[in-house]
Amino acid sequence: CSRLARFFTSLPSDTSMASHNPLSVDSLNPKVLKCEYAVRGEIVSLAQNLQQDLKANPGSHPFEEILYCNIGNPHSLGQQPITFFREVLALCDHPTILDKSETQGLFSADSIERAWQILDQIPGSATGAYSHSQGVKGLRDTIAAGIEARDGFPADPNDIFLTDGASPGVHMMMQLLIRSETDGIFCPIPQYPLYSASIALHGGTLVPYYLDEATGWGLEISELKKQLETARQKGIAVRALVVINPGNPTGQVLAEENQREIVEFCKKEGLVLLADEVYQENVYVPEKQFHSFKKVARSMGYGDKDIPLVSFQSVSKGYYGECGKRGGYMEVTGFSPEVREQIYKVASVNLCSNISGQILASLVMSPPKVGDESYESYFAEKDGILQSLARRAKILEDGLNKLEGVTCNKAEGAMYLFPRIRLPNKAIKEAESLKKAPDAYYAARLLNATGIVVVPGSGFGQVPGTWHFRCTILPQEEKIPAIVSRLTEFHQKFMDEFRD
Ligand SMILES: Cc1ncc(COP(=O)(O)O)c(CN[C@@H]2CONC2=O)c1O
Repeated sequence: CSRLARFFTSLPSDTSMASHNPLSVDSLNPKVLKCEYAVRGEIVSLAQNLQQDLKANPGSHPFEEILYCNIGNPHSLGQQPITFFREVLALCDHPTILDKSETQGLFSADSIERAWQILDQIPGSATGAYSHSQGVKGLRDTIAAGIEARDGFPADPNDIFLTDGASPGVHMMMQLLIRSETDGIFCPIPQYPLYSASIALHGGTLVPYYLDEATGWGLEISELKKQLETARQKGIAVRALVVINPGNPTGQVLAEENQREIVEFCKKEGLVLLADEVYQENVYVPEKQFHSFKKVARSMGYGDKDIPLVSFQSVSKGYYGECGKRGGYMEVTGFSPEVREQIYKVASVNLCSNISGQILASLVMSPPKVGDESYESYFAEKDGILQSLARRAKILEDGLNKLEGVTCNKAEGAMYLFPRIRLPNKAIKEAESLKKAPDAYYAARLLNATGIVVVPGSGFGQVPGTWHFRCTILPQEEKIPAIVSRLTEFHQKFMDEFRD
């Protein structure tokens, strides 16, 4: 490889090289150049450099390790998978194990039974084969039954599209809905930047509706009406409304009454309701419960033909946190057969989602029930994870609220805290002199001082003139106190340096 390296270094490194290589950045699709995704942005790249530096030069920084609090990636931070789910996946992926006598001693009886059930649903019992473009029918039957059990309203397996995580489902819907930049998609601000990125990639316009931090990130219908009017006056055709419940990065769980108002608003204004419900199992406060928008719409008397609604679910969150398995689905209801056909066509271009993700999505929507052999251990794992997440959220929230100039709404759900930081003018001016957003400057200083990686609020959108950052609640529980103390010490010094 040294000869190869010499070859590349010997090449002319000036414009003559460019003449042989037409692909310069500014010749790329401008929609790609416009797209941003802060969850894995500049701060994370800096963190990765520091991590390499620490490895090469131990002791070179005032911390021993990088603590990635930028991404909702539970298993990368030590969370264990759910045993029953993994047993079933293992057996489905290597069915010959099922024929061995020793298997009975290694796997629970109900995971063996579930694996046989699933393999019988997969054509040829082959997890290595393409499936139907919406996903294995039998798995969609199971998911539909799980949705019905959750909501108390019917679900049709043919409305379900299994996807490689929720992200591809969101991209698919943006691809279908956005015709040009005069097409707008209503998004909450702050929002999870998959939405702003996908809208940019598909050449549409993000129409903001600001969540109200003062009321715990409440969603006011008056704000929706105002923003819709403003967009329409600019000639924007608003096509859909995105709602993320529980919220990312804001962590609020919508009140059912608020959800009814949103359904009513979409019905009245003819908007497709895109309900991102990937955190539906992540609710930490007793006073809130998750209600799917499907359930809310049906309970208002809106049937299948009354309101176009797409509900997204994922195996990446909840208590399962199986981000890398890339599983999830979108439940597509309320579209005409002709439109439904177009959605299927787009899904069929990718042939199908991965089968392990499909199996896992069916398990998430139909976990062990009371009386099943695995139920006790399954429930203990699930409850242990969710209780710990709730404790971590509270400890971090309390720690953040003790910091000078910081206020932080509680994480009612999801996996994040999104504190507001009131930065001194001197710090804001320093950031501007470095051509950085003030919260990005703060996040970079925090990283360099403590090794803690957070995402600047500017990566999610925020009321102009306010600054935030997003921190996950995912580091293992025993590490949370150290994170709070490191953060506190840094913040104190930062404020001492810049206090007006
Ligand atoms: C609200 C929301 N929707 C969809 C997704 C996409 O998930 P999958 O494609 O994995 O199903 C995420 C992932 N959460 C990102 C990833 O980690 N941190 C985040 O904010 C999310 O937070």
